[in-house]
Amino acid sequence: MRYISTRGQAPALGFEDVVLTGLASDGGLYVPETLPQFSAEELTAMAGESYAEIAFRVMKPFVDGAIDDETFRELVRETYATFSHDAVVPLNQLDSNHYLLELFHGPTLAFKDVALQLLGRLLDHFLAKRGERAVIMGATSGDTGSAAIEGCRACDHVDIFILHPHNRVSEVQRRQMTSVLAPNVFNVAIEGNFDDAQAMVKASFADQDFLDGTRLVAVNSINWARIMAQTVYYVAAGVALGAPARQVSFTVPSANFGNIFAGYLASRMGLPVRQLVIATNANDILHRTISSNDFSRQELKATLAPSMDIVVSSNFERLLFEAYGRDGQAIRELLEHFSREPAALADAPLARLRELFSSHSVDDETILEVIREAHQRTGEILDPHTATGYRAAEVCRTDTATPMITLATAHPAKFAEAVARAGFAGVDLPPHLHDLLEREERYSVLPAELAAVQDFVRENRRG
Ligand SMILES: Cc1ncc(COP(=O)(O)O)c(C=O)c1O
Ligand SMILES: N[C@@H](CCOP(=O)(O)O)C(=O)O
Repeated sequence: MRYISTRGQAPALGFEDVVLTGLASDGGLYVPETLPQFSAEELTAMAGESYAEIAFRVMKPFVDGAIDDETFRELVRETYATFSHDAVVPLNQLDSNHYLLELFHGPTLAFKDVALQLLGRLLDHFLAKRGERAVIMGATSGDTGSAAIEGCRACDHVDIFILHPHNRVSEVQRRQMTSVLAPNVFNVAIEGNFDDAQAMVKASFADQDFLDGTRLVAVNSINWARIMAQTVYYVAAGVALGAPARQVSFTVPSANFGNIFAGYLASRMGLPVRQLVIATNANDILHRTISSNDFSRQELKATLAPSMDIVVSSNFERLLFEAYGRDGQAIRELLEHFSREPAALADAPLARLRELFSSHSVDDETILEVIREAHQRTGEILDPHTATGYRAAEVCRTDTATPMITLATAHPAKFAEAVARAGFAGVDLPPHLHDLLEREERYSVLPAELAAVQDFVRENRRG
């Protein structure tokens, strides 16, 4: 399996190299040159298998021998043994045909653990084999950061630098990152927003001279391995509800678009998906693009679903690449236009996207209303991100005969302030985090300036 860039100008890479990198050298994102196809028999055979076994089977074609089967199977088994639920990502039936896919049973209580527990192990495996060290730089609006730190804190071969927007993540999110005092973990609170942090990480990939030759690796969903691992739970949930004999639909709280793009890939690999619903908070660029072809930036708004406070959505580029028939030049031109002024998609690609995708945007007031309403109807307390999905699923669903699976992307205790505003104070953190609010914290506050961040990384990295 080779991986090619969405901008068509960077060299193709194999799996090991694609995991050990970030952006492609032409500024694009890596995608597989061809997608594996799962036959109806293969999908049917996955139903009833453990999550780890489904994960092994779905990811094996992407790994393509870069790790021998026995070792990879063991890495995957270890990865999902860190989850607190036996089913890893249990399906919770809300009503006759609407399900929540609970993705928050990993160590840091958000869907990011599914991929980042694996990525940490893959990085250690490949770096140990090469006898190399690496620097990781990641940007977070709150959840990727803690999941990446948790996934890499024990990695012998990496130093990890996570940039979060100062005072714009929840207290639990911040403490989950800043209370990890391992010598290879560095938290930086940026005086800016997530987009500023992500732009600095991307700029660092574009010009790595500041690291004097040390390898720079991404943990954000620009790293292909993140998408690969997220594809698994779409397949697992689909086959559990009767695919491939029947279709399934998914609604995904979305921002950087890595999660729902993984669902799109699952559909391209043979899972019969009827609808993919994009749920956004008030930062609604994805919704505006799909619903009214308005691909333009607006000022970032701070919302009750802060992990989705993102304007420039990295992985949308991967979807555009597919919608434009894998034409790297068209993607370069479109994104160059978008970086300067409001843009629009061409008619044919937009029509292709609308065959599968629909979208809805949910403001803060509605998030609170949905948390209350869902609790009354189902007994569940949703986190504010999942609440956007719950409402979007109801609004966008085209038929009730197809099971609708809404992705529950975080545990409500991570967003205690928002959940309390909806009337549910005191949602408990799980036992392993019971003393989180008393733990010592360590982080540095820096201006949103590339040179300041790069100096910090250069001065603190250990190898
Ligand atoms: C809890 C939560 N829900 C939803 C999202 C959106 O996911 P994505 O960025 O993959 O679209 C994020 C982070 O991005 C998140 O942390
Ligand atoms: N919501 C994310 C933002 C980064 O997204 P990623 O999937 O590209 O890592 C976060 O919690 O940090």
